[in-house]
Amino acid sequence: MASATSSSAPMQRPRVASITVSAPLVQTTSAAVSVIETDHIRETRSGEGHKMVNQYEMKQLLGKGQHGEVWWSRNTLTGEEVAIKAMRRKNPKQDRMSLLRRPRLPRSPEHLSVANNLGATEIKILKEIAIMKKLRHPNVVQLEEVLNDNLKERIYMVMEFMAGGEIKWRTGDEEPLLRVSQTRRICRDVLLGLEYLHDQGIIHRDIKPANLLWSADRRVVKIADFGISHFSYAQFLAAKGKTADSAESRDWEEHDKILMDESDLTRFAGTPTFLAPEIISDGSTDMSASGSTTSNLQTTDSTATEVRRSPISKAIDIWAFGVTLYAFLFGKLPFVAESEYQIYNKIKEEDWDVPETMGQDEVPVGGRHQKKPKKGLETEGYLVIDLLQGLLEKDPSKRLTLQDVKRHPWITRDMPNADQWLRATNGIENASLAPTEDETSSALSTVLFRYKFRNRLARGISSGISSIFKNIRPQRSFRANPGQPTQPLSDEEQRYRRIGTRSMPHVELTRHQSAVSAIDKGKQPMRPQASRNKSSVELRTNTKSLDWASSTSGGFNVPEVGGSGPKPRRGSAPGQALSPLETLRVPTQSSRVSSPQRSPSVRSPSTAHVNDLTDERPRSRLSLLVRWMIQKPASWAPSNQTSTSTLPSGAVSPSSVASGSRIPPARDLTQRRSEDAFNRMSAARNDGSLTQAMRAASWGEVGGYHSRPSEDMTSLYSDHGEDGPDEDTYLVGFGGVAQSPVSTVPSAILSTVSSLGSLSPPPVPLSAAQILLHRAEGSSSAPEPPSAPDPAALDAVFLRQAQVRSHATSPLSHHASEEEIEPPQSPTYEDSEEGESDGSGERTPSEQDYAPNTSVLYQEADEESDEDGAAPLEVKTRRPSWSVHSRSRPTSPRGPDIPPQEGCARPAIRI
Ligand SMILES: Nc1ncnc2c1ncn2[C@@H]1O[C@H](COP(=O)(O)OP(=O)(O)OP(=O)(O)O)[C@@H](O)[C@H]1O
Repeated sequence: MASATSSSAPMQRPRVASITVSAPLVQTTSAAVSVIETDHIRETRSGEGHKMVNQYEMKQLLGKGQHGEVWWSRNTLTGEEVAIKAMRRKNPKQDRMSLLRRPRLPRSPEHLSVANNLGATEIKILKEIAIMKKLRHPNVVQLEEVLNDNLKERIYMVMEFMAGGEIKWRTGDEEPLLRVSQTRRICRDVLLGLEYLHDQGIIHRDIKPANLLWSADRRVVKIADFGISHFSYAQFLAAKGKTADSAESRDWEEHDKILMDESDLTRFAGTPTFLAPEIISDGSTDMSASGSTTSNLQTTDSTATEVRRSPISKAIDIWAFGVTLYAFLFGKLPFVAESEYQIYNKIKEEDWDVPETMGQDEVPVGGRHQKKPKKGLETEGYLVIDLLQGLLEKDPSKRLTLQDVKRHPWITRDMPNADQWLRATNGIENASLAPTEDETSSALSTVLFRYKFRNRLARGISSGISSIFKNIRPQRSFRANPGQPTQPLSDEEQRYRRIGTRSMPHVELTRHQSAVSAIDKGKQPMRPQASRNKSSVELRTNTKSLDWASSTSGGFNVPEVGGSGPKPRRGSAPGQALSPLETLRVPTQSSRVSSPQRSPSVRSPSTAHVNDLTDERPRSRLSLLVRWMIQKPASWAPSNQTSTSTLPSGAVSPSSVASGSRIPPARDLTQRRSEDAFNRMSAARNDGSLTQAMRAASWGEVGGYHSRPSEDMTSLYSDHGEDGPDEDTYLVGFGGVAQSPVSTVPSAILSTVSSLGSLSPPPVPLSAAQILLHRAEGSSSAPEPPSAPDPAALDAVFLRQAQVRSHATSPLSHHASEEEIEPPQSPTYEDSEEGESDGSGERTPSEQDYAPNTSVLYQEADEESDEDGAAPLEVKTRRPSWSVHSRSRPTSPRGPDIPPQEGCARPAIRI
């Protein structure tokens, strides 16, 4: 990775407008799929009373799991249906529990793991996002966009919508619902998806029917729910033919601390009936004594030499796949009992049995133990048993591998050309993907970019640099393999390429729609008035038809991107990657008047600002200078401008500062929360994370499955010692891009000052140096901008947004939101939000099934659900308790083709 400081590109003054437009450009011009990241969320209501999150209308609750709610939603800009998973970023109860139950490692900060020091809930979400961002495969549910606004309670994951829903596999009478041939086809899809995951270094850890989703036409099955998945860097490197010592791997590791953190290897995660015996037996032989399935599983002694931990290897997914196959074929589970303890005992010690027939078509099985027939005379029953035997092998080292399974005669049975299938599916997708150095750091940027510096000067500079880098960083997840020739795109590929219209606030909808329709009619679309910069450009870049950029009429200026366009994407076609300077024009008036969007570029300086204002310690001269400059906003802005209306809503109004106003409490709290979290994380660099060798061992690659990584709890993050991060980490830790043009410290300082200046709404074409000089000379006002905006143009809507937004996370501010958001007309998003119900909203269980829900994801005790609210109809609630399920779902987004297995006549174990 090239260091940003080594770049010779001149540093240019960033502007808000230029910064906000750089990322969408990359998405559009990229040949590779991008997971869009949107850091501003606007919550409104649709005409139907549904909650809207930016352009997404959340129409109906699909499922409610431990980690959040999944909503059937519609992208009102494109009409595309999506699934949105809404997750609370904070759950104090869970976080406290997590802290209490973390492994008893030495208590010095150096030995605290990353995951145990950040809020457990947020870590889980970020980790799930980081993992999903890596994935692009026809048999894996695709993450399309992440909406992560620090001022909002929830993080939203926008995923492709699997309209067929989860695979139903049994009737109420515990008879199989799927035919044998259907099951086989499903298995092939799952195998391919699983193989891809493993090649990416990911153990799913929760393979089961409920996490296998049908496409609308039920031709494709995809793996979903990566809430407890685990990423193994060693396995990833092995799959890519790289070594842990390679420079690339070291760089990558620096960025990916949440994924690198392996403390969750110690966790007891998964659905009980699908847990592999090696998970259960490891360190948990006395489960009855504790009455808990988890307490014994993650304890370590203080010397960290006898860590009792579950040997997490990809073999656990194979086992779970075996249980799933069994369930599909026989309509029941192989290991069932009254209590979990008994289930675990059975899994560990008992053999499984089979009914006489399998599948809805009642194909004879021939018994659990059959004589081996002559070659070529194997019955389907025999082959199935043979396969199950290999999958449900209690010794993980003897269990079939995925390659074995793919080649198994039952899997390839009826295939016209099995060899061709094997060849065609042999790691094609895997070879085409390589991780970018910033792929997960962007997912984690809310945490990682605030690296803690002792030196305040460095903090000030880095904050500015951070803001620049964060915003000019190409936001993408994958790049094409440079060496790979460009191929014509398949339909599936096309779908991936087209994924993602960056989220934009719903307020834009009318304007954009009219623009689109104008284009459809061959007219030049109206230039947006008072638009949000990012959104307007996003739409243009994503639709490619809204050619505002090419407008030659006045009012558009050319944004600067700090001298650096997005990092060139490898593999993109020549001429595709237009630089922002070439393509993007942002309405001048808009950028000036209506920039309530809290772009990262604004956030960082404002962060510095907040810190400055709240920090009581002595300050350096530079920080005082910067502070003084901020506190004189009136001279930066046209005198007749209402600065609060033009500021990003999350930012601190210079005028409010000047007039002595305090920072909005919500902003302050949010800021502190994130910074605290990050500081704790950075303090944990020398924590007990595992070495690469140990991670490899966890995959059974070095030293077998039971290699214990307890001995070496050092060094993974110890490179920087007490002296702070090195150069690369400095940059990357701030969300930077390696090639970002930070050539000198002075230029970085200027950049910092300049970006602070950008807090002020009008993008005055004034260099930071000029401003500094001006200030130093004691001038009372900055040079006037060429044209001051008309205060009438200060959009009242955005002023209101800013006000609402400033209070969005404040417990005292609900009235502000309520003014804007009408009360729900029907069961809507808020109705089911966790913790917002008084409990009385729980549906009366008429005509409902009370089902013992063993679909429990036990991920330590910190996995307690935080939902208390009422759930709309047909909400699948997965909790370690009895749950209520409705038989029918009115206006189901799944469509009318849901098979009859929806209703269960009698209590049944839900998976
Ligand atoms: N992409 C999708 N398309 C359609 N439905 C989905 C999608 N993702 C999830 N669902 C539905 O939402 C339900 C809950 O989703 P998911 O399992 O991801 O949530 P969770 O909070 O992680 O639950 P769990 O407790 O199982 O971890 C699923 O069972 C599925 O029916």
